[in-house]
Parts: sequence; structure tokens; C-alpha cells
Amino acid sequence: MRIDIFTLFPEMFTGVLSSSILGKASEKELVDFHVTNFRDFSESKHGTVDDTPYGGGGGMVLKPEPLFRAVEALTGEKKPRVILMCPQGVPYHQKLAEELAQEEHLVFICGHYEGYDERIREHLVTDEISIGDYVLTGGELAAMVVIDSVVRLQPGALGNQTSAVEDSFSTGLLEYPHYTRPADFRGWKVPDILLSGHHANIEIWRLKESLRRTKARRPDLLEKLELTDEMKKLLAELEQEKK
Ligand SMILES: CN(C)c1ccccc1CNc1ccc(C(N)=O)cn1
Repeated sequence: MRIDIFTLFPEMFTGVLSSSILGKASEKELVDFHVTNFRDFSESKHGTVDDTPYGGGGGMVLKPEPLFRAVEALTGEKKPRVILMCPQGVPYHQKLAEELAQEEHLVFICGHYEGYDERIREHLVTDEISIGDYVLTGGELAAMVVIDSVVRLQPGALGNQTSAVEDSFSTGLLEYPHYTRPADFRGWKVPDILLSGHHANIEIWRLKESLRRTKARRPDLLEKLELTDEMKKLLAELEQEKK
């Protein structure tokens, strides 16, 4: 997978794309990162990429021409998905991460200022994504979030691939509690079931704890779930325990 990032602050990406899972994925050639300063594509000799808004009002708007030239310089045979990170975008979620992870080529546009000239949205961009209902100084951190969640899904990116499949949002439930050594830390003990070696019972315990936690913290996720008979049974047990 190739990932192109267009930003005015390429230095923001250096550490993130060379560290940890993303750095290893790049070394293993699971992903090919290209970070470009789209100011390099400005036609003006001063590298101007923004201008005052038509119709007046404060702030500056990103000009269309540098970004069109930057993205059009890319096009290989296939049209890549061009993703604009902005507060007005589609709320990002794990299913969209899984969809983007299937793509051969992703292009991210990270903007600043008051926003982008609308012709960028209408004629250059294929997807607008928001990572949440809050405003950032620029699209860079939002792009890093999406890139992180997409690259970790690339086969071979994570040590044991299972952790990508089982992790909470892909099952639709929140994660169960995790423990590691020591079994007794300051008198706080690991639940006996986890030391029992009964893998079937441990799996049930984990599902029940995921259900308990999801019911308590994210009832909205539980609403969306297609409950299996086993889940219904465990939820009934949880209800009983509360009485
Ligand atoms: C400068 N702003 C407000 C702006 C305005 C328009 C587009 C992009 C930006 C860049 N900022 C962003 C980007 C994304 C998100 C998000 N929630 O994904 C939040 N803020």
C-alpha cells in the first residue's frame, strides 16, 4: 500500500511514520509513505497556498491550484482515494478503517486556516473524514490517526495478527480486562479463572467481562450488536448479579 500525505508541515510526520508499528511496517515494505509539502506546488514564487475569502470575512482559505497540481502529479494508472481531514467529514470508525485498509493507494490532504476552497472538495477529494467532533489546528494529527488505524490492519503489521481481528471495535464489544505477571501485585490478585488453564471457561469469562464493560460504558454499542444466544445468557447472568 502506498500512502501520500500532503501537508505544510511535513516534519510533523517524521517521528510518527518512523516509530513503532508504522516504522516497522514501512521497513517491511507493507506500506510506502510519501510526505510532500504542497507549498512546493504553488505557482507563485513566494509559495503562496492561501488567500483571502471571496465574499469577505476573516481568515484565509487554501487555494485550489497547489493541491490540484500536487495530487495530479501523482496519478499513476488508477485513481487513488483522496482523503480530506476536516471537522465536516464522515465520523471515522473501525469499519471505515477496514475499508481503507483494502486500498492500494491512499492520499491524505491536511489543511490549516479556515478551510479549503470548495472546488477541492467538489473535484479533487473522494472522501472527507473527521476523527471526532472537535477542532484541531490542522488536519495532520487527524491524518496520523487514520493512517495508524489503517496500517496496523495490513497483514504482517502486528506481531500476532489475531490482536487486530479480536480487538474491541472489530468485535463490536469493548475489550475484556487484561492481566500479566505478577499474579499478586500489592495484594491485588489476578482473577483465579485466568490462572486455571481452562481455555473454554476463560473465553466465556472474557466475553462476559466484555459484555459487562460494554453495557456499563457504551450501551450504544450493545444496542447495535447482533446478540448470540451465549451473549444473551451472559447478559442475563449480569442482570442477576446486580440484584
Ligand atoms: C483549521 N480547521 C478548523 C480546519 C477547517 C477545515 C478543514 C480542516 C481544518 C483543520 N482542522 C481539523 C481537521 C480535522 C479535524 C477532525 N475532527 O478530524 C479537526 N480539525
